Amino acid sequence: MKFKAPVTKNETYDVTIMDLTYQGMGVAKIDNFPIFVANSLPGEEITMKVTKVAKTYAFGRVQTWKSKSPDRVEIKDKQYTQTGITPLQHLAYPAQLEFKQHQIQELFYKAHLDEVEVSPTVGMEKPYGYRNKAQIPVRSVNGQLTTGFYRRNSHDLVPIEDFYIQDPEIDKAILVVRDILRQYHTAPYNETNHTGVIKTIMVRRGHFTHEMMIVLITRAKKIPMNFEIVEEIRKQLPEVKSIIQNVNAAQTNVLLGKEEKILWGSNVIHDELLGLRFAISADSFYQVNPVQTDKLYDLAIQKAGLTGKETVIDAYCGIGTISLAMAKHAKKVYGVEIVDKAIQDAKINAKLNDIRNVRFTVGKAEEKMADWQHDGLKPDVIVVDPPRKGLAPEFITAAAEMAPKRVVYVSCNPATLVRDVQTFMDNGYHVAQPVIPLDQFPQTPHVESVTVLEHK
Ligand SMILES: C[S@@+](CC[C@H](N)C(=O)[O-])C[C@H]1O[C@@H](n2cnc3c(N)ncnc32)[C@H](O)[C@@H]1O
Repeated sequence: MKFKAPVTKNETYDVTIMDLTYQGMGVAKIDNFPIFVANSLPGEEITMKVTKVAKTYAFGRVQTWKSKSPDRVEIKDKQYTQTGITPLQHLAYPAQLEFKQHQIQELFYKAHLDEVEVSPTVGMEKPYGYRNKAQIPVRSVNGQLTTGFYRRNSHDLVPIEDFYIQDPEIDKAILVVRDILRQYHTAPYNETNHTGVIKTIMVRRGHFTHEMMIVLITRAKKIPMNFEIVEEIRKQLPEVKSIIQNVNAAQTNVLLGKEEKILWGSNVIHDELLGLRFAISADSFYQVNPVQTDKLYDLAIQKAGLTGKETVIDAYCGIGTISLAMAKHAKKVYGVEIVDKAIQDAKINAKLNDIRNVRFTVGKAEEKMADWQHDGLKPDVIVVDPPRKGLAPEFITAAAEMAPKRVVYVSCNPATLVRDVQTFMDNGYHVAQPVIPLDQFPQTPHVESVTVLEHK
């Protein structure tokens, strides 16, 4: 018999929100059928309209609140709820920190790893204006080149000038560049027809150095009047040290293309972390919350328990930030990273800081581990900081066979963390101390954490 959902599209229902998903959506249930409702919080009684019905779930939109959560923060500017750039902004910050702690704890419970404890989340004093990087789509709105962000589940641009979680100097720079592009009649990208010149403005700013990089991501190879545009950017934004054009002619959601032209200045900017200086390219990974990154790396170093005698592997090392921070406390550090450009930056960074006991290699961490193991490398500590998909199983096998005393796992995705911890446990490791969540992404549901695994 065909299953019939207990709700109908465009009908309204009175419900009580029971839970909050990992994406920050409220969850209501009718006859055990889950309905996900943005901008609603556990305990709230609402009237909602069903906007979409799928086989096993539906989406709804709040129409009115009958009661509100004591943890609710009212959002005055509707562009934040329209776009979802800050999906947890309606939740008070202390409750956001608890939500992140519980999220990790729940995932360990669900995996029957009840023995793993999770500490309270390390938060930020000012949980806004923190992002050191922005990637802002440029489109035409009412016939005018406009910057902002996409309306939820669409590619319609909502004009935004204050992005709330970005460094305010970056917000200002975006407006300056937007106005210069308007002045020189640069054609904004049209996604439907795949026409126009400028797709995205990317800005990076060194939190400690105040060096700024502007990347103009274009569909077209040529930016008409590019010389004048560059001169104007330099004149109006004295912090700018690097202006780059990145050509991405493909019709894709991938942001950066392969072709990069330096329009003016350097190909990198610099920033400082834990007293070290780093060169950062347009396409290198660099943590987006510098205030919390200092705490994150400090924690990782502390948890590695280094005495100056250890051999350390830093897998997924990016531009070498953790490797170089650990090098001061270890005998030798080996870093591996898949992006060639990031390793070039890592090598420059070692020189910049006059650090000689690190060796950086380009490659897949899982393959390089097998090579190192084959060559007889015996690390005392392995640090991993993988992307959201976590570690490859062969990485964990190779790591366990090298038998380091300790593995420090920096994770940006608790689901893959729990999966990988389980595999480490199957290979003779245990979680030695409570997992520490650290809020790298306030106002969003993203969760970063540090876990220490030790050989039994
Ligand atoms: C979360 S970032 C961490 C970077 C660095 N530890 C930091 O804090 O700046 C993950 C890094 O893993 C790299 N990466 C992704 N897949 C990889 C793989 N299979 N092997 C090695 N590195 C990889 C990415 O390019 C990225 O630089």
